[in-house]
Amino acid sequence: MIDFKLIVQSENARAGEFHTAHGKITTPVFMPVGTQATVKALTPEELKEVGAQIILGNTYHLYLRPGTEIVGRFEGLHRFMHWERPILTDSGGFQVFSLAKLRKLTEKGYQFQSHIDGSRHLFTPEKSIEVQICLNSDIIMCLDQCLEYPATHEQAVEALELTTRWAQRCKEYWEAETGGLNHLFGIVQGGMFTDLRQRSAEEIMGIDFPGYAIGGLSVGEPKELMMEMAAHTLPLLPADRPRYIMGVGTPEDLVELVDLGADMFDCVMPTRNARNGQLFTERGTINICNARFREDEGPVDTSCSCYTCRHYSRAYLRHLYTAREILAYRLNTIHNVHYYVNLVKEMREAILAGRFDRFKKAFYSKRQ
Ligand SMILES: CN(C)CCSCc1cc(N)cc2c(=O)[nH]c(N)nc12
Ligand SMILES: [Zn+2]
Repeated sequence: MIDFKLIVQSENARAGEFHTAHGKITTPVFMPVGTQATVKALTPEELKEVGAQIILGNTYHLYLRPGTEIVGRFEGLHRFMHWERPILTDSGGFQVFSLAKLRKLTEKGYQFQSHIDGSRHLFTPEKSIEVQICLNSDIIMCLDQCLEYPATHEQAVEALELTTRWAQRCKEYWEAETGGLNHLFGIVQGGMFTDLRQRSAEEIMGIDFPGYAIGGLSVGEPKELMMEMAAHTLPLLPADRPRYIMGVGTPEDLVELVDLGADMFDCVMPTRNARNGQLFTERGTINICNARFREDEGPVDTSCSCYTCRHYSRAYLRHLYTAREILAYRLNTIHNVHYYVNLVKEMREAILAGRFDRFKKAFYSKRQ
């Protein structure tokens, strides 16, 4: 079972820690996304340098390419990609719907054609867990049905009921196959309906998991709806288990959700926006290609201690980006991932020091 330790709780914001087969995780934690066994543009050494504790991999992508046979040769992702710290893998359902062609959802699982070569596959709850075990990931996710937005109450009921039946199947297969070597997290669905969020949380908790994720958010809904669903669902989850909000969010989202009691986050924004030239700073985001940075000798962010901010000017980063130089993507990504990892580290320190409210006020006061 998981040894999640709540170290302090101020209001709803919490600082905690727990162990995995590849090391300790302190929370709140931000998990950079490494879908195809790489956090795009960074080496594992650079990821460690920016303070990444745990990264995300993706079952759907890795199952299709390079496949479990090859990753299995390396006894899993860690040796394959030279990352010795913890890895969390998503179960693949979300990606089937966002990437695969001709996909069909049945009671058995997801039928789909690979977006790479058109080959046909059936992804069952058991298959998803089997692949995640083969990837040797430290935190694995149940196969769920992530509902698109908007959806009717009836559609949300069907999706949460299927998600619950699949969660039961995932847990039975996981218990039979691993006996708890890694942590299996359940995923709460329920669309944008508080009554269904309550029901899904109760059903998933009734199966009992080492940790719980809130899924079905950041799927195109208005921000206030996302926050309302999170605010309703977070307090329902057990205080002694990690709480993971999937696929979220902006820096402001992370501050609000930590304040509501969330512990774990993953989001493609720091890595994806870096490749689009959008950089995060304590005063908000900047687009490095903007002409106003043409002669700017200062760093991206004067308060940032990352490698990029210690050695390069905005003028140089703008030059690299407009010239589409490969180094632009690397230096931008180092800064953005450092920004996100550092933001949650500062929140943890503020919570431990009993000054999270002051941290939150200062966070907003710096942003125009
Ligand atoms: C690799 N990342 C881009 C994605 C990792 S998290 C993916 C992800 C994102 C969102 N928003 C909702 C859900 C959800 O409801 N269920 C699952 N299984 N995954 C989800
Ligand atoms: Zn920086």
